[in-house]
Amino acid sequence: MLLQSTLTSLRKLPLTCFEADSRKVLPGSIFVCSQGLNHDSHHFVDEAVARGAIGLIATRPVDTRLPCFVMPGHAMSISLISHYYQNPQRQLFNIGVTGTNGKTTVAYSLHKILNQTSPSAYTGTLGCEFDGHQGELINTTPDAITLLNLMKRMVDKGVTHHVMEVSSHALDQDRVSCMDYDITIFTNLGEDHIDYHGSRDDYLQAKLRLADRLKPDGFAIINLDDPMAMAIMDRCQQKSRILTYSTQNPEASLYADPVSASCQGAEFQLHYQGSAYKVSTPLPFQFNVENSLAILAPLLATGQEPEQAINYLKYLSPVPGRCEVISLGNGATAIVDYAHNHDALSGLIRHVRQHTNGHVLTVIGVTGDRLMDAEVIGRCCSQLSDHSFFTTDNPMGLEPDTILASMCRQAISNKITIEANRERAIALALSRFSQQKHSNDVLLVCGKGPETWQYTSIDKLQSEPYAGDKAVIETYARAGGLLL
Ligand SMILES: CC(=O)N[C@H]1[C@@H](OP(=O)(O)OP(=O)(O)OC[C@H]2O[C@@H](n3ccc(=O)[nH]c3=O)[C@H](O)[C@@H]2O)O[C@H](CO)[C@@H](O)[C@@H]1O[C@H](C)C(=O)N[C@@H](C)C(=O)N[C@H](CCC(=O)O)C(=O)O
Ligand SMILES: Nc1ncnc2c1ncn2[C@@H]1O[C@H](COP(=O)(O)OP(=O)(O)OP(=O)(O)O)[C@@H](O)[C@H]1O
Repeated sequence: MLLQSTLTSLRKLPLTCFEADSRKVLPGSIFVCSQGLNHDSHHFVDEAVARGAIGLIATRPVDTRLPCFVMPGHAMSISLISHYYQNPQRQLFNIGVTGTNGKTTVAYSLHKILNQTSPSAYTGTLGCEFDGHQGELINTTPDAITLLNLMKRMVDKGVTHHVMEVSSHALDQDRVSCMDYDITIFTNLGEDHIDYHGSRDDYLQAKLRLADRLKPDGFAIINLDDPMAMAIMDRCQQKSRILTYSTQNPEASLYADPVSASCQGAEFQLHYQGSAYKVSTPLPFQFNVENSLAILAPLLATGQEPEQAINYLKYLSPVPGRCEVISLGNGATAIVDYAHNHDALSGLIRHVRQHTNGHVLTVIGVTGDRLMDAEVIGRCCSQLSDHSFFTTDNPMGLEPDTILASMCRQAISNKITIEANRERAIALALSRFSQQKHSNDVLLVCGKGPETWQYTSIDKLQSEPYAGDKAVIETYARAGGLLL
């Protein structure tokens, strides 16, 4: 009743969209108030009104001259908005990808493949992409209201498929409560975000919530090599169809063996439904074989011919800032990568080591919201690399020196150089290459991927521009005669 009568009233307003953040309200928006972890946005109504809001949705009466629709809880507000937009999520084929590492690689690649035959959208760490347009997002997984606004636009633009990354924070904060997924993909569970979730088990519990959002006839795609595989299968069992993938277990629905992987890409034999297929992909290193299986699985599950799916993988374009390889003139290589947690960094450095007899240099910073991880990351990089350059990566309100001091605490002191300015840190690392002939050396520039900003505040609304790791590498490599 309440929902219906509010919908009728809302439809009489000339509203343009719904907005959860008073600082982003545009004229014509309806401002949706809620209680967050730090703020109660019912207190930000004045700002929303000043910015041109034409109405409010709140969970308690708010003193204003604008129409205010009071809902019994935030979940009901989300449901109202979903109904207003005629449930855009139900008009899309939704694929949700979760896991500690690999979400962006899998989700973005899948989007690029699907987009070749059906209009597809991507939301995740790289922002939002559909209908030839790209937009930035504050979060990997947007809040429910932003998500509904985006999906409404997708549907209006004729998009049929939507591949999205689903973070553990989003699952914990009910950002995807409006979603029902046709396919869910679980890549892996590593050591991450314990600062937020409190324990590894709570982190796992958050990830498992994605299984609850899978449609009864949906497909759950699960990495059988990951210790969380059984827990996910248990959570899915009652209702869904399960496809597993593995590089170790021939019992998996998709099994890759043997595998050869390097900086240039990977090749493997895919075993699927009793047949074997030769697969090659430009995605480098062993962990991208796992990602390749996670990309192939939904294609096969939805009836794509194996030969066609494999062909898509072969011609995949690089994922921005994920293992992007830049060949330098003296035989050395620079790699721009997004690895920023212990598992991804140690995995990446070890994989690079397997494929070079040269030196491995690493440029790395730790973001202000991960200060707890700084010591471990500093130690790991200094132990595994020949030399590391500790620098700045999104200080988010902390003094870069505070973060750098933490990074140094357990690092091997004669194997690190500290340079807070990221551009100078990269230039310093590259200067080692240009001083002498260092064939086969590899420079890893980690943690920022394609980002062209440094967040200076925790709310991510304040940032300083940054040229971007790839551009900085190219500029200094060119100046040092390492690139034409
Ligand atoms: C710790 C955390 O997850 N915080 C998220 C959370 O913020 P919060 O609950 O503290 O929000 P709040 O400050 O209390 O504000 C409550 C409400 O008031 C609004 N507000 C707030 C201030 C104001 O001036 N005006 C205003 O209207 C806010 O928009 C919000 O709707 O809810 C917000 C809205 O959904 C998120 O944007 C915010 O993400 C912050 C920016 C963030 O950095 N989160 C990270 C930890 C995160 O979520 N990361 C994952 C990816 C992790 C990974 O895999 O690497 C992600 O999905 O992005
Ligand atoms: N399957 C994987 N297993 C381990 N490491 C991986 C895997 N896939 C990618 N990585 C490493 O982790 C980095 C981040 O990858 P990607 O951006 O795809 O993951 P993500 O889950 O989206 O990360 P984030 O949540 O931090 O954005 C890569 O740049 C690579 O070094």
